[in-house]
Amino acid sequence: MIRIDVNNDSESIKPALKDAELIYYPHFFSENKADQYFKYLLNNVPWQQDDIRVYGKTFKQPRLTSFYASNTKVYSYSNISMYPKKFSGKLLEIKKKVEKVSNLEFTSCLLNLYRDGKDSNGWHSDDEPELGKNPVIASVSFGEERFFHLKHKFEKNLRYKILLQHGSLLIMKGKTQHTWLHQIPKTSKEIRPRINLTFRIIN
Ligand SMILES: O=C(O)CCC(=O)C(=O)O
Ligand SMILES: [Fe+2]
Repeated sequence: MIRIDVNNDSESIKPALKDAELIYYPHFFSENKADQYFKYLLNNVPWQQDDIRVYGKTFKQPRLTSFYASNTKVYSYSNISMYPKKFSGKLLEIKKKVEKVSNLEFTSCLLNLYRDGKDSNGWHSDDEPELGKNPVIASVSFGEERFFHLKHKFEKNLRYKILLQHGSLLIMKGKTQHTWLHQIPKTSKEIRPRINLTFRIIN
């Protein structure tokens, strides 16, 4: 008998990476739910494009973002301070499902909208002081698939990449943010938009 599971939310892959702990759930949301969430978030989130300062020069951030939280804690990175909006509706629904599988309560969510292949997210770690030691980051993807690259901070030959699929969840924990960098590179392919949600705990 052939059985096709479109919503096997517990199927997971744990890549064996030195000094990192990753768990990838390729079909965390069913195709149908993922389609609904993608459309909803694209049209209802107040997306903004911030300026970032790199080496004294100002650039437009190469993607749109938005920030939500259950507390009032501001999130600061790359000279940007983001003031939270309250979780509600479908975003709260997504948060609850992510919390159930990770056994954690997230306070905050940074949302990214990559409008096309020219939008990107440069090499960084999510290691801001307000995230604390060994932070857990739960990253949900909807829309176009994009490659997520990782490279070790100290052992330059250690690299890894995952194609983050529509409706997937990637959990990063343990020492990952202290020992690895990650990025979403640009692509020259003609592609549709992608939305990514990174749930975090900010106290
Ligand atoms: O878009 C992604 O998958 C990664 C987003 C990310 O690294 C971040 O927002 O810190
Ligand atoms: Fe990140």
